[in-house]
Amino acid sequence: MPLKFELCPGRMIGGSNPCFIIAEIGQNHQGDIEIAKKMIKMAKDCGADCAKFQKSELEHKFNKQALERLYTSKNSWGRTYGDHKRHLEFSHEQYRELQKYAEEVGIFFTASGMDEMAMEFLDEINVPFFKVASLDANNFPYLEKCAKKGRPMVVSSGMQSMETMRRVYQTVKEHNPNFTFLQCTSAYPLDPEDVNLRVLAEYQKEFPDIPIGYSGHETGISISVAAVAMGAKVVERHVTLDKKWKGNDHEASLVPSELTELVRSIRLVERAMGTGIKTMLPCEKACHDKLGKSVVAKVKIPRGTVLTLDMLTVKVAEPMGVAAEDIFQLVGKTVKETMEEDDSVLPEVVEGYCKKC
Ligand SMILES: CC(=O)N[C@H](C=O)[C@@H](O)[C@H](O)[C@H](O)COP(=O)(O)O
Ligand SMILES: C=C(OP(=O)(O)O)C(=O)O
Repeated sequence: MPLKFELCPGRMIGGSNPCFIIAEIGQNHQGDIEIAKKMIKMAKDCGADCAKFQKSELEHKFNKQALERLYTSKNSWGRTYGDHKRHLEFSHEQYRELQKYAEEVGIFFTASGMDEMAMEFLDEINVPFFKVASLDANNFPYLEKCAKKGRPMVVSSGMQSMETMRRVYQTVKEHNPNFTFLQCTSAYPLDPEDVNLRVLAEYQKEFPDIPIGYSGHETGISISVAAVAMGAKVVERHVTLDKKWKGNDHEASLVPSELTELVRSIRLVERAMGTGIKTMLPCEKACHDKLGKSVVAKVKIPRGTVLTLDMLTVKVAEPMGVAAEDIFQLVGKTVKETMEEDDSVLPEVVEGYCKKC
């Protein structure tokens, strides 16, 4: 079954399609719609495929006590966690405005629905795909409802186990073939030792019929680029306009110059991935002509001699003789012409030498 699918209208992911790069604006907009728009434009200018937000209906995402607890962190926008989150939450109307703006700018727009009601709203405004945030990856009623909507899904897997992800796979697959799993570790910023890129390979083994991707919370771009070399077909990274701004995610976010470099590096690595077929390529001919080694006479070899290995050696030779890898095939064959020491051993002077035998 398909290892690729259409994630957004006209944009396939998986297989040999370019990695889909999601600029996660999340809540780095500081609750300011003008900053949010600047960030959408920035994502587009830097070459990302998609600008993503986080939509919550707070009373559905959190219980009362969670909203009422004091939030005294330096990242807090309010006295309680609820006040903090309300400050950062855009209204439905604002979401529509942002969606329209993204369309004008020419970048795909979506959000993670952080609870069922938010997901229903995103369905209503017709986002191209659902992002399931890590915190909902073990929320099976949510996953089932989400999958039944029929939109493609990008499911992140921070804080989860392989056992849970197997269940997620079964649950989603039953209703929806078009989904991808992102390897993710939910720590901000994430230490390299906790990234666990090898999970990408494990996911691909466990779930061979879906594309695999990576959602990173580390600093810098190298690890995300490495994820692409390991087969990530979707990469998501938080973005910011200033890493010093107030908020939990800025430090692990990319500024515009880093996002630009991430996109450039991913595209470069994609070009470098190749077919996996090992053969001498046309671009290597010049090097081979100049420095490829071939068989040379180690001593003078009179005409009619039956070759032994100690008569032969391997050098960069002019003209190029029998290919170095064929030296053992010459043993036991008779030479038709006398060769001086250091002469190239040419195929035509060896009786019965043939390249393919
Ligand atoms: C797990 C998860 O949802 N993580 C999200 C995505 O990566 C984050 O953006 C959180 O919303 C953010 O770190 C929360 O910060 P605070 O608690 O200060 O609002
Ligand atoms: C939390 C989110 O993402 P991730 O789990 O990939 O970090 C999100 O998309 O809101």
